[in-house]
Amino acid sequence: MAANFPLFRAAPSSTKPVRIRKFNPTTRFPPLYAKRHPVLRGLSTIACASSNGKEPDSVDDGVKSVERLLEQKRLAELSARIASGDFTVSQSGFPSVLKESLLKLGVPNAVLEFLFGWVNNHGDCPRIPEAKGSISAIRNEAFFIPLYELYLRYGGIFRLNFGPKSFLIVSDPSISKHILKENSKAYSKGILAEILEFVMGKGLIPADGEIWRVRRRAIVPSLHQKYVAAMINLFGQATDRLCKKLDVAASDGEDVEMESLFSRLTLDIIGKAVFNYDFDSLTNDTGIVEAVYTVLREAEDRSVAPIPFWEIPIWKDISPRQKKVSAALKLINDILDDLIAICKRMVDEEELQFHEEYVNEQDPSILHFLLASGDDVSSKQLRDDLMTMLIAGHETSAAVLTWTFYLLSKEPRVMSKLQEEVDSVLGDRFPRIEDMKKLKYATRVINESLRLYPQPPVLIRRSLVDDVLGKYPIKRGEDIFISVWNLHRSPKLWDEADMFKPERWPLDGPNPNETNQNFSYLPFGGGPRKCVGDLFASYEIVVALAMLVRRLNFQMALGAPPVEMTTGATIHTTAGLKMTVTRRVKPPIIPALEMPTLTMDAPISLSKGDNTSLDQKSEVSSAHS
Ligand code: HEM
Repeated sequence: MAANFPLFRAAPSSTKPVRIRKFNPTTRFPPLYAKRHPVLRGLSTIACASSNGKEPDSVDDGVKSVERLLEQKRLAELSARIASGDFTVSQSGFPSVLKESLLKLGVPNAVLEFLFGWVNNHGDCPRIPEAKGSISAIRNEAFFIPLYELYLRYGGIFRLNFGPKSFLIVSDPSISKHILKENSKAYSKGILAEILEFVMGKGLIPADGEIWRVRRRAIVPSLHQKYVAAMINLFGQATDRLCKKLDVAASDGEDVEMESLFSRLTLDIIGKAVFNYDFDSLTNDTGIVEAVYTVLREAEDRSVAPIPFWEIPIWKDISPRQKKVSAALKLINDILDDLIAICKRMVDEEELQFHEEYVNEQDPSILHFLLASGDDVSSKQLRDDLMTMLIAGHETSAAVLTWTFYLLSKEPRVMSKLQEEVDSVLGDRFPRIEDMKKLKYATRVINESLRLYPQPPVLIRRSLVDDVLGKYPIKRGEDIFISVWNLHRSPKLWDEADMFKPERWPLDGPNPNETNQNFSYLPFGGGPRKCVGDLFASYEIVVALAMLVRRLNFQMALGAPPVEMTTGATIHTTAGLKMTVTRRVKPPIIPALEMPTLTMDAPISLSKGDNTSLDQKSEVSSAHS
């Protein structure tokens, strides 16, 4: 069913058709997640089959056309389900009963449509379009996919009923702006806060009200310009470690699973950046690294679980999995407590005066800034905030890198242009802060990757008071999903919405964001709860992307499993991103010297047996000879 969606139907020439595949929990993050996945097991997801970096041949074409046919079939099935009212709530209530009775009595339908249309338009409460479904209808795929098809049918706001549960699905820029910005105080994080409580407590992402206000005011200043500039070195060093690892794979001719490597790269970065801890996960699988992934997986699984199994009273105590999660949390919390204590001692001993752009060069972490600023907060709250940033800044950046490399593997033209820019801006040195503005095309590649694969694909809110969304009044307590996926792929908002086209963002234009795109583009959210790490993450990804593509070529590995989507908090692949890496053979760098130009009058023969001749005056720079 998932593959029936039009966003994949009109796939770009370089993108193969999508397929539904069973989620294979044993192949994702192989060393760490070889355990069976109880919730996601059996989920089937959208597949974007890989090209293996080759030009299509006739076998590929055959496979493609079979896949296309299958996809058309699935599309037809889904459209039929929608048309047959599978997702449509039948109108009950007095007006529709009356209408049906009058119809049975022989009153012409046209007359009834006119009369009841008038009544509906003059009632005081327009009703939000409703779709209904059973959990089983979406259990088999990344949940944001069916929401896209329903959006095309029901529009920018509709209600989705699942048995007793009801959600408002918003895919309209102005309603999104109203919820996220104009009336943001009327909305909380709702279900998200409930799901993440076990790991983030009252950290910045789940917190609401006064706690959120106080913590946001404390944390935002820590990510100042000078801190982000200091981080560029850290991004460079961590990426260099990854490059070296990939060099070995390139020499040995071994394929690499890039999704897990990106996850490790961004874990190493965020550990140092937030609390000065070197996970060194690119090299080691230590207990702490495994503990972090255990907790992360649990958070993601809870966010897609149909029932809150973790709330069942004795479950926590007897379920081996829940025991493992508790042990992992304890290990991480103990380490965080130690790091907080060490950092407190450092701050007590240092002479440095605190100021707005304070950075301790030995330890430029956010934790150090917070403690030096005299942030008067309990250790538990501090731990919650650190944990929140660890999670918020880890999988998001890893997912962006994963999908960017996937998209680039489909578009060699974009890759060459990117490599050309990186060569000319960076040469062979490490990136510096001033390069960030010059790597314009790299930034556009990332802007476009974030449009096609927003992380997270939906934003979650709950109304705290009655409100009006568009023309529809809503009650307090409504659970709302703002589908960034739908906004970013809407054919009403974007030309060739499914195409990967970094050129849609002019190089000399402003960096696209929610404000200049009027809330049709929300890569980092919007309003007061916008991501605090947007600049950090953008630079982190630019540095990693630039250093990797400068050094290596990346192609989908031959025989790699198809790249398919599944979701937790971010969009993952189901079976990893398996790629072949090869060392780049760069064109020789030709020094741009001002040299005299030789003018030749006579035609010259280029080489023996070559009958081409320059029969007109030719200009040859002596630097080429
Ligand atoms: C490409 C990487 C990233 C993406 C795509 C991303 C995306 C987002 C989005 C969409 C939100 C808004 C959530 C909502 O409104 O419900 C958000 C919030 C947040 N992000 Fe990021 N993020 C990224 C990296 C980071 C990093 C590196 C950090 C930390 C250094 C971070 C820290 C946070 C925090 C603390 C919040 C909550 C802000 C609040 O509620 O006040 N993020 N992020």
